[in-house]
Amino acid sequence: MYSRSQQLFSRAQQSIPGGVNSPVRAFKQVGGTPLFIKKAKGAYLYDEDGNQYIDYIASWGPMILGHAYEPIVEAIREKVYDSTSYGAPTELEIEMAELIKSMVPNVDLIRMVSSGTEACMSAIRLARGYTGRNKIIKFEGCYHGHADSFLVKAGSGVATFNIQTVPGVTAGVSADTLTCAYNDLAAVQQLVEANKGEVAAIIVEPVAGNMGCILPQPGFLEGIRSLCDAEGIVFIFDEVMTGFRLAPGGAQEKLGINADLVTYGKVIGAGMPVGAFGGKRAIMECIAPLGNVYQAGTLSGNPVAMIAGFTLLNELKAKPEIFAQLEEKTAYLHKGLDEVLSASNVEYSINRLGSMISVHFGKHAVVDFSTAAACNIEQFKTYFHHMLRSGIYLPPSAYESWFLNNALSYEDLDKTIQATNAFVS
Ligand SMILES: Cc1ncc(COP(=O)(O)O)c(C=O)c1O
Ligand SMILES: NCC(=O)CCC(=O)O
Repeated sequence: MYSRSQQLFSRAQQSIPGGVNSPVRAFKQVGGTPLFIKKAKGAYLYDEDGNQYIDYIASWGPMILGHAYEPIVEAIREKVYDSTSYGAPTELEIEMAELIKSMVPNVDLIRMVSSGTEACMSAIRLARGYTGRNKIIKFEGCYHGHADSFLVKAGSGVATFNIQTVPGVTAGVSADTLTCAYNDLAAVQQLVEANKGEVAAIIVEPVAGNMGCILPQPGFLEGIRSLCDAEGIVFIFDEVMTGFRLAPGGAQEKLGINADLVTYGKVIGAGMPVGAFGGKRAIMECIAPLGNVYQAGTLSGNPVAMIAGFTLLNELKAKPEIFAQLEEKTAYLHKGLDEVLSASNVEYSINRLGSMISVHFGKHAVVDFSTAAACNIEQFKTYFHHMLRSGIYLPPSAYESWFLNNALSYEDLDKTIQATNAFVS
């Protein structure tokens, strides 16, 4: 069933570290051979062995309308004939910035980059340059890309592989990253108090997706907002996953909280390598060439990537019913999974907001990294492989959110619920 993927994985390991270009693809927590994907269309992935899978990863978020969405494919096809890069400004970049601003009203200025990592890395440099302070606060189990400052108690692959300290990140850099538990407002307040006048930024995943899906408890983000206002700290929402997914205006709109800076990633390139950071004019004006906070990129605002993202965001703006449809589908899956799991003796809890969802194998509430880590990872592994054999592709780690796409049909969701039922019965 996986023989060609197995062959390709052996071959890949001869020339690519661990056979993969990003560690989370390696199936290291769940075991087995990563699937080598040949193509995808709509809600389905096809591997090199010809197996078809219902995809709940969606390229880790961006495939909101499904894979190879026709208008996006056409827009890219047309654009690419005009060259793949100029390294010079284009009208399309202005249109993209204007479109984002129209969907996220508190963004005054926005700068394009090429990944979520770059967006978050640039946002904290900017916050430091703006405030003249060095320290940042991030939350255990949150992942903001692989820039040095973020690889402290990070989620995603760092948590999956249980990497406590990342060799190569200097103690000096790590010392400026303060951490506390997600949803623990009192701990944030204490940390700020103990480092008064030294904290440049608090960066948060407004809905966490890198320790499984974890929701902000009521008052958590609101409390940080007030704290940042009182202490002159830049509040950064990392919306690399949530932006344009939870609502047209992302988590800011869905949760009704304004950040000072917001970062975006893969979603705004519809899966092409894009990221962006934006926000309040007074802060954004510190960026070069207006200010001296230097930040740059040869491929930033790349025309092919821009047209892909622009087409996706335009669709989302023009058809807000997509968000309701996605929400309904995810709620249907949530209800169905809940029914089959509650009828079994499996201990579980399901976290969901909008089209982000995950099943945690533990009956306690999962509200932060410790409670996520206290779940039954062995059971997740067995579940993952059972689902894979059933033609359902879940993230290969208990510390990743699932992402639904709007190409999923109710039959696909039923199949997912039935496969889960078969797992527990
Ligand atoms: C919330 C969040 N921030 C930042 C990143 C980093 O983005 P990239 O992998 O594009 O560098 C990711 C995931 O990749 C993410 O999930
Ligand atoms: N939660 C994991 C990601 O979103 C990124 C995937 C990767 O690092 O390859």
